[in-house]
Amino acid sequence: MTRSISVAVRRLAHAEGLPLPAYETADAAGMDLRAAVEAPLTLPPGGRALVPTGLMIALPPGFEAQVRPRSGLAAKFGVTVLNSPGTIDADYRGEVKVILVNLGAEPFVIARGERIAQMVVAPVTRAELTETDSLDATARGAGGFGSTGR
Ligand SMILES: O=c1ccn([C@H]2C[C@H](O)[C@@H](COP(=O)(O)OP(=O)(O)OP(=O)(O)O)O2)c(=O)[nH]1
Ligand SMILES: [Mg+2]
Repeated sequence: MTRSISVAVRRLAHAEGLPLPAYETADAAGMDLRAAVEAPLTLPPGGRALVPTGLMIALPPGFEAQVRPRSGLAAKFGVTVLNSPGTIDADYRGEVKVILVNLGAEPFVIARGERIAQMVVAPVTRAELTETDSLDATARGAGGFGSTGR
């Protein structure tokens, strides 16, 4: 059973006329975010842009939102979220923006209202750090970065 929480959303003038983010299928984890650009925006190969969504949200404390790439844009065009997953903090009240990068070979044109990324709301666990001189031993130990083979 999927949990549901209520999240207040405020629309800025440049998002007028655009659909709100929505889950595209019955059990989708992410709601697609749309580009609130006034005019088409071209990302040259290797280029990046801070793309506005025209939306501000108020997540309840104890939750975050992750801005993740859409796999179709990544697979077909090499367009992805540069800081993936972007983190929207529960106390952030600014505009949600998407840092898109074009890792493909062709220019990528972002149209107004195009679905450019997806936002996943997730619970947050905060850690209380306890400083110590020794950590418990494990089979892995300090092995990492390919220590188990390719
Ligand atoms: O993809 C993103 C990532 C972040 N943000 C907003 C919401 C987030 O709460 C705030 C700060 O993000 P983050 O902590 O990742 O950035 P920072 O560089 O550490 O900035 P700050 O010093 O403001 O925390 O920016 C976005 O709109 N989109
Ligand atoms: Mg920060």
